[in-house]
Amino acid sequence: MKSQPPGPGPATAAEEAVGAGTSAAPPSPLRGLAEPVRGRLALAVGLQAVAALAGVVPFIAVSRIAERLTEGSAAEGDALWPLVALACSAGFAALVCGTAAGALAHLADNDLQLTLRRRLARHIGRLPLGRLTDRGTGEVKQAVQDDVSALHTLFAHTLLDVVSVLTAPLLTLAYLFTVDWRLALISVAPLLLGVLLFGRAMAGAAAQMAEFGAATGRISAAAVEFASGIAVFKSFGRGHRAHERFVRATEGFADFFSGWVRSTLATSTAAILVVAPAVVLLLLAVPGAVFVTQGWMTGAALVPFLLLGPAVAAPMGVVGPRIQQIRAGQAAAVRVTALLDTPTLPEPTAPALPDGHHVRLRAVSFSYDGNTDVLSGVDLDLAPGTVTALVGPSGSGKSTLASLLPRFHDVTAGTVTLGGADLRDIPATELYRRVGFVLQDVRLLRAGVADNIRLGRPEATDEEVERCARAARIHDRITELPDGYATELGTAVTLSGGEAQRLSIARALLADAPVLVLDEATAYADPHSEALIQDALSALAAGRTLLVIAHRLSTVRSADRIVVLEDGRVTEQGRHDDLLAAGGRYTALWDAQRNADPDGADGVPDQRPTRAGADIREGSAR
Ligand SMILES: Nc1ncnc2c1ncn2[C@@H]1O[C@H](COP(=O)(O)OP(=O)(O)OP(=O)(O)O)[C@@H](O)[C@H]1O
Repeated sequence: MKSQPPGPGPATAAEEAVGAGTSAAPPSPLRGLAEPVRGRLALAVGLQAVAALAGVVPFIAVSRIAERLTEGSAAEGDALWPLVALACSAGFAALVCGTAAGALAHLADNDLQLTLRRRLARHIGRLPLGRLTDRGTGEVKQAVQDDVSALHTLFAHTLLDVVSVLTAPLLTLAYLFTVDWRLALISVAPLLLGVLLFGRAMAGAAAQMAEFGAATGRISAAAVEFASGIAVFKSFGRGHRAHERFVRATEGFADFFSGWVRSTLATSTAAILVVAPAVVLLLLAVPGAVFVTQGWMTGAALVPFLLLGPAVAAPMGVVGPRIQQIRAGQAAAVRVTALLDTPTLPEPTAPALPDGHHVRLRAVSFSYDGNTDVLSGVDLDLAPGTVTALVGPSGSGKSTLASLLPRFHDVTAGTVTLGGADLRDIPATELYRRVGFVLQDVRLLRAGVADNIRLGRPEATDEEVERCARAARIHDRITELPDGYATELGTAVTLSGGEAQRLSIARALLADAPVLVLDEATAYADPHSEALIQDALSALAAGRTLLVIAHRLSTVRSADRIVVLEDGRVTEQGRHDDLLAAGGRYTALWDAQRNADPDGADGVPDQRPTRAGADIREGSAR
């Protein structure tokens, strides 16, 4: 979840601030998510605390034995056996309790993961489609996989580790105080010094973190640009240009990070050094030797300090990675909770079924952010069996308007009705049986060709699947695949963009929704592919109510109605010839496209050797 350049070992202050700064999330989402397994986790924590304390007892027993052996007589040797027994039983208890705590935490975490993943899957399934298409699959994958794994690390491992590193030193210290309070105080010194130095190394981490975030952001942006632009740059013989910005961004990051590491190097190295076992031993051995030689304590009393002293400061050595894991867990909990809190598509309280397939938009406004309207006061009628084309400049709201029909989003004001029923009152399954969509960005499942086509109607027969594939002009290509209709997609076989589009058209044909939203593809690989797709679309359009997002005006010239959108408002609507005669915005758009592509905007069907450019309406009439 963070990127770090390889750095010198003691660069921990910077590294740990990175982990600590990944999120300043409050812990409450974490508690909320853990609620169902809280009891078991608490029991695991208790057992782990017992295990940690019991784990110290053998060391105490050994130091007591050492004391007695160095001080005692042979008769006292017999008194050693109870200590040996105590050491063995405490060690055994530590083992049993530790194992039980680990098993309990893992079982609780396993249930938590299952519950969380089920909740996420159920919730994501009920989210508005627009929420999923806007944010893409990355967010879902992160929540379901990465974030749930981060929570596993936290609940099944870190939690128990933290209990151990906090409880064991407490008992150790308490025991050392009973042996000699002066040397016990000295044994605390490395810990205090470590905390002080670590705190100094972390000073200013917030500002550095902000720069760290900005620098990694610049690398990510440059990496995306690099990946998507490399082919273009290379094709113009300027391959080196593509990575210039990326290299600059990574160099900038390396400079910043090494500067940060350099500025904290001395203090973070010192922090690590003062808590290192060898250093702690030295720090205790020297004053201890003085105490013994001065007769302030016995040599035997020094033994527990040499055995147990390094354990007092030990937590400092592992505090950084644990803080990182806790922060990562908190950040994951915040993301998972946010996803679970995203409002789902409200199911109607009083469901209504459409009577017919007339689509009406009345005074429709829509805003993505709740502030700026992307659509304002749109009135539109899609009569059954007609083709309506949405045209307009980029960003005018065409896709947004079209996305309201399959309820990717709900309107912010106004109504969209289908057969007289408000879309919000139609149960989702009923709506999707009536409103289909074919988008430019075709998503095929990692499944057989036939299963991909059957998606909208799983019970369809093989004959029906083949009939739709033929109509969508993809049957011939399917028969060429190694296993025909049974061929698994996405493994050995990948379809071209045009083929995938025709497959998605076959899918829509089989689903047979009477109302269809179609995002016309902006580019086809070649005239042959374009002609096939246009034929497939024509088959799809026949007899349906069609709303087409038209990127090329030539393809929708004979639509029943062309609607011109500008800044989210309908500024013109009518048939092609009428709109041209009116000499308004449509004429300007038409002229602009004709000038930009003289072959593509006017008379396309007649001028190409294939049916490339034949418009949907002509096709539907055939
Ligand atoms: N998911 C979204 N979140 C926020 N704003 C969005 C989102 N999708 C689109 N917009 C904004 O809404 C406005 C209309 O976008 P839309 O994609 O509907 O226009 P368009 O006419 O289809 O454009 P194009 O022809 O380029 O596809 C634009 O300003 C766009 O930036």
